[in-house]
Amino acid sequence: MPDQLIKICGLSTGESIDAAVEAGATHVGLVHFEKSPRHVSIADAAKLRARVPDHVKVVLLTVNMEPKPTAEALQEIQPDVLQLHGSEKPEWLSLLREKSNLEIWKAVGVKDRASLERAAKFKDCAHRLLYDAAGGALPGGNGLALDWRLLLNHRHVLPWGLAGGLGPHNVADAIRYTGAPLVDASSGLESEPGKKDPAKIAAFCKAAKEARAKAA
Ligand SMILES: O=C(O)c1ccccc1N[C@@H]1O[C@H](COP(=O)(O)O)[C@@H](O)[C@H]1O
Repeated sequence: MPDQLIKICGLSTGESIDAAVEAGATHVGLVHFEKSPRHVSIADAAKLRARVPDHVKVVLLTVNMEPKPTAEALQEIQPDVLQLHGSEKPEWLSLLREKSNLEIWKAVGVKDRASLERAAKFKDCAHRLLYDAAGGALPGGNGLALDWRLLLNHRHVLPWGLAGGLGPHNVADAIRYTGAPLVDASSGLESEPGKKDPAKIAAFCKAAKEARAKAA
């Protein structure tokens, strides 16, 4: 069984990057979206990126960003993965995929079986689908969990990940229940919006790795 993939998202300080790396995260996420309490500027994201060791992948999260600023952000930050967390269209993903070596992840808000099925439209243009809860004040990072029952017996058309409302308290259940190969958490690992808690990051990674080991 492959190792559990763990993404810690919304990191905005060197200390929180170090905490995620130390805890065994496989992916660290940088949010470039001004409405988010986790927003980092392109210059700061590039500095944080430089701190991440090679064995950990850097995910840049954007929301409906226009092509020109996207190109500038990618050039400056050089992420490994681009996570599109808005209403981006398959055509845009295809273009990004054609023009770059990036791994492209598409976040999809899931509220019912139909919304899950509709994600199949990204089959040929995304490398991974990230299921998040639909709704909330922001396009993501709301701490809302989707109904995990929707994922049972779902035929996944792509590699996938589970996001939305995950934290140290429920990540083991999430892995046991859904078999998610990748888990992604942000607001559940904070002491206040935008401020990551290193102890919560460590507890989340430990619980996720132990759950995967038990499932093996
Ligand atoms: O974190 C944010 O502020 C954010 C803003 C806009 C789009 C997505 C955002 N975060 C991502 O949403 C999911 C779920 O987050 P949470 O664990 O429920 O807080 C995750 O991928 C975040 O990185």
